[in-house]
Parts: sequence; C-alpha cells; structure tokens
Amino acid sequence: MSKIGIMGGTFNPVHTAHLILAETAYEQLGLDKILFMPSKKPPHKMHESIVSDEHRIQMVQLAIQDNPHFVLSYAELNREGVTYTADTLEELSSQNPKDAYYFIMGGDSLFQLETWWKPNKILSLSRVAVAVRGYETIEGYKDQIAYLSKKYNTDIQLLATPNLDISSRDLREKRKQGKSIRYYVPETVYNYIVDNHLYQGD
Ligand SMILES: Nc1ncnc2c1ncn2[C@@H]1O[C@H](COP(=O)(O)OP(=O)(O)OP(=O)(O)O)[C@@H](O)[C@H]1O
Ligand SMILES: O=C(O)c1ccc[n+]([C@@H]2O[C@H](COP(=O)([O-])O)[C@@H](O)[C@H]2O)c1
Repeated sequence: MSKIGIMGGTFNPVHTAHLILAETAYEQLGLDKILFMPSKKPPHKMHESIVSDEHRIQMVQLAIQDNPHFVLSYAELNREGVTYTADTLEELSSQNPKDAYYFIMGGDSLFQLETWWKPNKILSLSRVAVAVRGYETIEGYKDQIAYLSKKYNTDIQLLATPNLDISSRDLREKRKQGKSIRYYVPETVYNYIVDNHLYQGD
C-alpha cells in the first residue's frame, strides 16, 4: 500500500506556496509521493481566463522536475468536460484500491468543500490535509475542521506550513501591471512565463 498525496489545482500559474504545501504534506504525513494534478476545467472557475492546458502542464513540469517524489498527473487533463474531484478519486481508487489518498488543500478550499460535487464521496475516498492560507490563523480553522470531521466521520490533518500570502490571482495581476513575480515562482517557471509572454494582458 502506498500513501499518495494529491495536490490538485488550476496552477495558473503554479507558485512557491503550492510547492511548500506539497513538500510539507509529504514530510508531515509520511507520504510516498505527491501527484500534482492540474484540473482540466474546474467547475468553480468556468468563467475565469485560464492559460492553455499545455502552458499549465509545462509550468508544473518545470516546477517539480527536480523533486523525485513529485509527479505530474494527467488524471483530470485526460478527461473531457468539467472535472470533479469525487470522480477523479473514484477513478484513482478503483485503479489502485490498495493505495491511500490524501487530498492537499489551502484554507479557501476547505471552507468551500461542502459546495463541491459529492463532498461525502471525496471525504470517504481521501483524507484531507489543509494549510492555513495568507493572513488567516489556525484558530479560524478549528471549528470548520471539527465540523467536517464529525459530519463526515473523517480525520482532517492540519499542515504546519508557514502562512504564505501568495496566490496565482495576485501573480497574474502583478504581471498585468508590469511588476516582477520573480521568486514567487521557481526560476524555471519565471523564465517560461516571460519567454511566452504569459499574463501580460486581458
Ligand atoms: N498561499 C497558499 N497557501 C496555502 N494554500 C494555497 C496557497 N495558494 C494556493 N493554495 C492551495 O493550492 C490549491 C490549488 O490552488 P490554485 O491553483 O487555485 O492556486 P491559487 O493561488 O488559489 O489560484 P487563484 O488565485 O487563481 O485562485 C488550493 O487548494 C489552494 O487552496
Ligand atoms: O469537485 C468539485 O466540485 C471541485 C470544486 C472546486 C475545486 N475542486 C478541486 O480543488 C482543487 C483546487 O482547486 P483550485 O480551483 O483552487 O485550483 C482542484 O483539484 C479542483 O479540481 C473541485
């Protein structure tokens, strides 16, 4: 049996907080590997402008290539239409029934989790590991963790990450304003964004 972390995201673009979050989960939960799983068409971002799958794949690949326990997963990119986490977990666990899945997320996702498709299935097929985001505090998460843990009879893990106030949205905005995003993303990803003129206009 392997313990597999899933770092799902739009990764538009992937940034340093995603990588720190995944590495912390790997270490703290004693995982065997982390799947970086770009979403195809996230249901809650249907109207957002997202760079092509190819660009997001390239950026994730560049970001994780030096880490032997980080793996790019095409599980959602290979599916047609809207991709739901519950369906992805069902597919993964039927392919590898002996593996245990840990779905890694930031606090914004934790507070939205009940609005996702079939939260019950998500929480029965995986354990959630959550990191405090930006200026939020652990205190603000405790009630939500206790509520979800009790309701869905699960054990939600809190990850000991530093609070990193980095978001893809802010990085896209900085680029639009001509500001630097150097060091918010790995150097390879920074060069890719600059070389491909990504996030410069509308
Ligand atoms: N700074 C952060 N701290 C903790 N978790 C984060 C952080 N940034 C992203 N995450 C988590 O990583 C996962 C994937 O995030 P996503 O790709 O949407 O990045 P994002 O920065 O939230 O993007 P956007 O600003 O476009 O919404 C989500 O579960 C999100 O909560
Ligand atoms: O399945 C759902 O209903 C659902 C709704 C919102 C988000 N998700 C997943 O949550 C992960 C983080 O999403 P995002 O948009 O914050 O990058 C990513 O894997 C999404 O597919 C899933």
